This record gives sequence, structure tokens and C-alpha cells, in this order.
Amino acid sequence: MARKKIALIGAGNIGGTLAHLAALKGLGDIVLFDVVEGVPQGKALDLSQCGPVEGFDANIKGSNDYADIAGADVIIVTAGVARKPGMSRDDLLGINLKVMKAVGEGIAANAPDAFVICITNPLDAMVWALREFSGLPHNKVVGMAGVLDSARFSHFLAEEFGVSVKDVNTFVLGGHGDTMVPVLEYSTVSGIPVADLIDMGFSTKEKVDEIIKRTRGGGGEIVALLKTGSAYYAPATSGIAMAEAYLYDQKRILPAAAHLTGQYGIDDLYVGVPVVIGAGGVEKVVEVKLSDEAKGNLQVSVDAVKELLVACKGIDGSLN
Ligand SMILES: NC(=O)c1ccc[n+]([C@@H]2O[C@H](COP(=O)([O-])OP(=O)(O)OC[C@H]3O[C@@H](n4cnc5c(N)ncnc54)[C@H](O)[C@@H]3O)[C@@H](O)[C@H]2O)c1
Ligand SMILES: O=C(O)C[C@H](O)C(=O)O
Repeated sequence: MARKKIALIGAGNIGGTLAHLAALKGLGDIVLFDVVEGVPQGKALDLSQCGPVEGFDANIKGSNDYADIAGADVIIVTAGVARKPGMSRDDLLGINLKVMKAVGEGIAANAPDAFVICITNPLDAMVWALREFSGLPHNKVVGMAGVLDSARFSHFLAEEFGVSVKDVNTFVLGGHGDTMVPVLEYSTVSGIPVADLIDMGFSTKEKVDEIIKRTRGGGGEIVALLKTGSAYYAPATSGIAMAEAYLYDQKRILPAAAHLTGQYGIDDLYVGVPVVIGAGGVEKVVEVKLSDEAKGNLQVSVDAVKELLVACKGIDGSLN
């Protein structure tokens, strides 16, 4: 069987980390694409020289030419700009929208059969715009944020409860902004609901509420510490988990920004919900029952995403 091909659009902090992980995990051959000349080529050469030590055979190529992504099975998009302290993700909209246009056109012309995972911020608006610009089927274009936000929530809960993070399962829904919705009723440790663990004295409601707040601000906390950019190790790991679900037809249920057509009362919008990812791309949107409080919070988050789409349409008339 021919090796799979993974194309990474954007060879910055996340792009380079994605390439490293994809090579270590043997996902296939890798193309690192960027508009900056030299950077993808330099990173590809450096990464290729891990091969003899790690024992991987992946062909890793750096490129400034979209023709090199032809035949890609999976494309992960991180092209664009990351925020710095004092900025919100939404401040990136104008500049990254233009990047999504170029990337969408490049994908449409060279790799229209790929499964495309968008990571660029502001995530929910950028994945929507990327889908519009590329014209790919909605089930083949998805946004990564929920896996990362849920990983943050799980990490904080495991630390607070003093249990292995392997047993913690959480869901964060909604847009990837400060209005995201960590859903407590679907958060468990080995199947035990968080509320029961609070009753058993593992923590208090106040502390768990603080963790929810910290999860919502999880990206900003790292931006404030790094000062020059944003998180990249956990975002790359999260993107790779989604790529593996597609490449290995795992049918995983993962929170991801997917195109909704009425589910959760939301139409023609990309927003974070649980989805099944397998060889068919986004194979199903999983519509879980939500409490009235979670529904209200999701609506606030959806309204924030809608505002960003209005802004996108204002900037680029072709999106109307
Ligand atoms: N969805 C999430 O959960 C999540 C998490 C972390 C970061 N992000 C976002 O991911 C994006 C990338 O983050 P990063 O840390 O890798 O940033 P980075 O600045 O390190 O890398 C971005 C790369 O994109 C390249 N680029 C710019 N315009 C391009 C174009 N038109 N075509 C191809 N490449 C282009 C740049 O040259 C740069 O190498 C940012 O928008 C960031 O906000 C999202
Ligand atoms: O916070 C950011 O700007 C990057 C990313 O969205 C994150 O959540 O880490």
C-alpha cells in the first residue's frame, strides 16, 4: 500500500510540531508548505535528520509551491498569524481571512480530495471561510479546537482530583473563544460524573467553577506567558489525533468545529460539537441533550461566531 501523504500548510510553531509528530507516528510522507522561502525547506531538512535516530522513513519536503500538496490525504492548516499578549483571537480575523482565501484556492486547485483540518484562528470563522473558499464538501473540512480545549479541561481536573489524566473525559463545545462551553454533565473520571466526585469530596463546586474559567482562558494564559505567540505542542497533538481518526477510520467521537445543518438549532455555521470522525471525514454530528444552562451558554457562543461571519462577509464580498 502506498504511503499516505500529509500536507501541512503553515510551517510555523504548530506546523513544525505537526510534522515532527506525524513523522514520529509514521503517518506518511509529509509536505511542509509556507509562503516564507527557506523556512519549510529548513524545517524539512532538520526533521528528516531525525529519521536515522528515530528510525522513521518518512519523506519530508519543504515547499513554497502548492503543486507539492497534490494527492494529499490529509491537510492541516495553520497558516496565518498568532496572537500576542493584549490581543484576542478575533483581532486576527482580517489578516487570517486573506490567508484562508489563498489556502482555500491552493487546496481546491491541488488536493480537492483531502480531509482538511483547520487550526488557524479565529477558528470557527476561519474554518467556515476556508470551506467557502475551497468549495470542498462540508464533511471534509473541519476545525480543531474542542480536542485542545477538552484536553486543557481534563488536565486541570486531573490535577485537582489527584487522578490519572488517562481516566478523565471531558467535552468543551461551542466557539473557540472566551465563550466556549465546558460541559460538566458530560465530564467524567472513569465514567463517574464530576458532580459525584465533588459529592465524594474530591473537590468543591467553587474549585471546579474556577477550572471552567481557567479552561475558557486557557489559550490566553499561555499567550501571556510566552509573550511572542501562542500554544503549539498541545494544539499540534490535538490536530494529529483528528488526522489519525480519519486516516485509520477510527470513528472517534471528538469535539470539533463542524458544519451544522440544524443540529443544536444551529444552521449553516461551523461551531464546536461532538462528531464522529472516520474514513468518511465528519461522518456524523452527535446531538447530545444539554441542560438549559449549557444550551444558554452555547447560544451565547454561537452568537459570537455569527458576529465574526458578518465581519468576514464585510471584508470579502465573495463570501456573501
Ligand atoms: N484552533 C486552535 O485551537 C489553535 C491553537 C493554537 C494556535 N492556533 C492558531 O494557529 C495559527 C498558527 O499558529 P502558530 O503558532 O503555528 O503560528 P506561527 O506564526 O508560528 O506560524 C504560522 C505560519 O503561517 C505562515 N503563513 C502566513 N501566511 C501564509 C500563507 N498565506 N500561506 C502559507 N503560510 C502562511 C507563516 O509564515 C508562519 O510560518 C494561528 O492563527 C493561531 O492563532 C489555533
Ligand atoms: O489562544 C490562542 O490565541 C491560541 C489558541 O487558540 C489556543 O487556545 O491556545
